[in-house]
Amino acid sequence: MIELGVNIDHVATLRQARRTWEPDPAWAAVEAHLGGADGITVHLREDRRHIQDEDVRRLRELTQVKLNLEMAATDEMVGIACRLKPEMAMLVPEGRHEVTTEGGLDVVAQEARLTSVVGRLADAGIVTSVFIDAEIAQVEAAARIGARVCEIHTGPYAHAFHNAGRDAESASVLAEIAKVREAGDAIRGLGMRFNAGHALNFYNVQPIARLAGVRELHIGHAIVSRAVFAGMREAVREMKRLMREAAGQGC
Ligand SMILES: CC(=O)[C@@H](O)[C@H](O)COP(=O)(O)O
Ligand SMILES: NCC(=O)COP(=O)(O)O
Repeated sequence: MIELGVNIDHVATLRQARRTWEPDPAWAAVEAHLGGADGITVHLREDRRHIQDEDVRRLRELTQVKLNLEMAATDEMVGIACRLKPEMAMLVPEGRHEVTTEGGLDVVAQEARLTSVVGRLADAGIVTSVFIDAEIAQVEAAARIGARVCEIHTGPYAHAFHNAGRDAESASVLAEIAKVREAGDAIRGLGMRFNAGHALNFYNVQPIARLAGVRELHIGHAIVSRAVFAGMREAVREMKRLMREAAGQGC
């Protein structure tokens, strides 16, 4: 069954705009769960621009679904993960000036260091995922460092979809889908879990949800945006309906 991890960073973005206490990401997590989320994702950025340490601590206490902690592969973040023990830690690249994550982690370029990070997380009982571009060399390096999960960066696909006027059959979109599919096949062939995410929304999610063997999609900005008008439960419910319809799994 394909699963939905709801990223609630942007609930914290809104709160941090006023440095106040609302809206509460923990409340958003409960609402997302009630709407059918299978997991909650947060990115604790080194600059703490949205999610704060205290949010992750409260989410760890409150959430009844899997917690996926996105983080840079730094000693500070590994220490936080080892204390809080999310079910999964996803290693992502971070740029101080980026608006959101711009590309996948270059696993090939830092295999030795990342092997040690994955080992420390595994010793704490945490499954490591890596957020990578749809490139076979990165998938193979992910397997070598001991990652159990790869999340394929769907940003380039989403970008192509948007630029093609949401034409899922256009050549540029089909080319991006083929890259994600090939990376997914390689991930599964190497015995890892195939996840995908970034910039997926209510219009572009179905071709990705339809891919063979994709286990989990992580979606944030589009769901939080829809939730502003429709409510979190309804936004999650609708996203999950679209995913399951595409995956041929019903609701
Ligand atoms: C790794 C990824 O694709 C996104 O989850 C992103 O890291 C979310 O972080 P921001 O909400 O800060 O963009
Ligand atoms: N890892 C991707 C994620 O958690 C959500 O990204 P987005 O939907 O906010 O772009």
